[in-house]
Amino acid sequence: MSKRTLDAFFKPPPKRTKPDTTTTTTTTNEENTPSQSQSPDNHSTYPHPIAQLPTHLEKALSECTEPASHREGKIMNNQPDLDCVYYQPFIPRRIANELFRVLRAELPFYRVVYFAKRGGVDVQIKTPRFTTVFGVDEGCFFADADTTSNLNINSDSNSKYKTSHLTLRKAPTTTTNTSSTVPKYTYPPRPIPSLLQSLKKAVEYTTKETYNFVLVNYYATGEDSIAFHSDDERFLGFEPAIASLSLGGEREFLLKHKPVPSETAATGSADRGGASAAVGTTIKLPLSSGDMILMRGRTQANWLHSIPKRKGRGVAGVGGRINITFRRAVVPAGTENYYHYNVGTGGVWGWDEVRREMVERGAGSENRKPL
Ligand SMILES: O=C(O)CCC(=O)C(=O)O
Ligand SMILES: [Fe+2]
Repeated sequence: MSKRTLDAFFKPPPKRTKPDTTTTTTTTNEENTPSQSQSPDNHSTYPHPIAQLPTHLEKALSECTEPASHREGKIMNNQPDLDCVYYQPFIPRRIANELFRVLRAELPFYRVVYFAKRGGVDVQIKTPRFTTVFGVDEGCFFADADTTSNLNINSDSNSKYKTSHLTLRKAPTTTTNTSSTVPKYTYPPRPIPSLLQSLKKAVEYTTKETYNFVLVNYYATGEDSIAFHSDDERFLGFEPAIASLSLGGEREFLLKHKPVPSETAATGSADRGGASAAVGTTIKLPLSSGDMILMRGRTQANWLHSIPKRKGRGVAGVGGRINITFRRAVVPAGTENYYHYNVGTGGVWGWDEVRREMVERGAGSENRKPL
């Protein structure tokens, strides 16, 4: 797999004579049998082709959308403003570990550096983990370039169409703005590759939500982390639901209530007074491969979460941890934000199976053109 991936960086992709509109999810091939439906996705916004999911993983994930294998998560709402569902696991561990290895080998990752104002001064921030993102806000959708004229569907949730032929279209709008022009995005949005489509469907089925963004973090070692933050971004709308899946090595996930303004706490208001009691409580969840946590309702507005650095053994033994969050952005500001902070303008990184580490493989945005 690594050879194909490395070659794919430097060679043009194989030419396909005819658009292939066969489904990639309902195949009856033997496990890992190479087939036409397993040719990689090669969209112009990808820095390199992204392989399809091996057939047996595709099958395992599609089984997650069958009522018989429906999983009930544990509801966590025993603290003020907390509303989470913890699926332990959501995907069977063996499948989750295989998925981890495939995603680590196939996805393009970035080590984003950006500037932020701290105390009125521009400070350079180096994101302490690898990131990548796919998707577009609900103002647009990706449609098959050859067959869209009479289609009006959001192909984001329909993996029937090969991603390589997808073009960005303005979503039909119910407002007075009937313009069919796609907004001018600083970073061209990337369609969610087939590799992640059946996973997205499984998560949507279980959480009863729909998502248009897939954000991926790769914590290569125990030094990689994410600081306490909340994802209550305005572009996600009111009380967003965010599903967060863990693959690979176990890492501790911390949740703590945001500080409550002291005067509200002092008046002892029934609502905020309860919240002040939660301040200081830190919830620790040992997230293992295949576990998923759905954060919803008032959680993002009131709680912070983090993956702290892990000292000592770290996660080197299992080659790191992948986290995938599924989100729904409602306006272009969400698209701008997610690509700025998860792709940026730096080089592309990928997993080197021989060296067994991440290596920088190519230039970033300025060369982000079709191969
Ligand atoms: O890695 C995790 O579990 C959390 C990731 C996260 O909070 C985020 O990407 O916003
Ligand atoms: Fe987060």
